[in-house]
Amino acid sequence: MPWKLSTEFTFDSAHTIVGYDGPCGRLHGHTYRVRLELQSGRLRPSAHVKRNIMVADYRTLKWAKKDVEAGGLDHAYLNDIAELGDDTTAEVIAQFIHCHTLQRVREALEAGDDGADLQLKVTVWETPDSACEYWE
Ligand SMILES: Nc1nc2c(c(=O)[nH]1)N=C([C@H](O)[C@H](O)COP(=O)(O)OP(=O)(O)OP(=O)(O)O)CN2
Ligand SMILES: [Zn+2]
Repeated sequence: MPWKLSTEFTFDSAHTIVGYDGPCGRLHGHTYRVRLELQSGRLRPSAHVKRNIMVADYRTLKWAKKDVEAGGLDHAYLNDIAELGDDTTAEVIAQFIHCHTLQRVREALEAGDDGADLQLKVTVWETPDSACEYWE
């Protein structure tokens, strides 16, 4: 893959790992750090520029840093998000961000472009020293 785009951002959210026999089973919060790495075999246009000069627009990738009321994950109670429910581990959050990021990137593709060359890896740090990577 000739290009690998990466970007990092944080969001602040609360969660509970329901059924966890320990402190993580109680309501608490983290400043989550997210790293997205998107590999691509070609360059594409974006909603903001029509020439083929981007793997994907950083603005498309960074949706999760928005406020939860604007469709992101910032200042959320993560257990309220139906797809996460009671299982708000870094593993499940990374898979969720992977799914929704690829969906948004694919929605931005031009007609006839299936995005088959795109490969995404998501890393979620729940604390500065504990992270989970997810890719397919
Ligand atoms: N595999 C996973 N294990 C744990 C997760 C997880 O998402 N995946 N999450 C937690 C808790 O959410 C907890 O908040 C984080 O735990 P921990 O690393 O212990 O956090 P601390 O920084 O507070 O660690 P200390 O060493 O106690 O300071 C637990 N496990
Ligand atoms: Zn936690």
